[in-house]
Amino acid sequence: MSDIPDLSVLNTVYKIIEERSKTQPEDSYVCALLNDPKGINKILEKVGEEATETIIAVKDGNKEEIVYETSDLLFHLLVMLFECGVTPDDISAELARRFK
Ligand SMILES: N=c1c2ncn([C@@H]3O[C@H](COP(=O)(O)OP(=O)(O)OP(=O)(O)O)[C@@H](O)[C@H]3O)c2ncn1[C@@H]1O[C@H](COP(=O)(O)O)[C@@H](O)[C@H]1O
Repeated sequence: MSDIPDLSVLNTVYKIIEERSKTQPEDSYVCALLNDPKGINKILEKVGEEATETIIAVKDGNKEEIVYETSDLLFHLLVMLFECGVTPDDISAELARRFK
């Protein structure tokens, strides 16, 4: 397998995050995270919370909750990556590099 996996939805959300950081709309949750006085620690807190909620959903065996919480987790990971200057393409390239 040599094709890069399809992460187009993640790319689209990442682009929206990028756009919000430029336009800074007042009601933007992304901007609230990016501008939080705790800086990267606020985003990392959210990643930790969403990871825990995902684990609980898996333990409960509730598929709907697993989908919901994993989506929350992936979204917050994208905000974290944006703050670090890492793109979804960087991640897909790394995952593709690991194909055996
Ligand atoms: N995918 C998401 C997304 N997933 C989850 N969330 C928000 O993440 C938060 C989840 O955290 P919690 O459940 O802990 O809720 P909370 O108590 O309000 O959060 P905190 O106050 O503790 O930070 C909720 O406020 C959700 O609305 C998201 N907010 C935004 N997006 C994407 O980001 C784009 C830009 O959003 P805005 O910046 O709000 O315009 C949107 O178009 C979406 O594509």
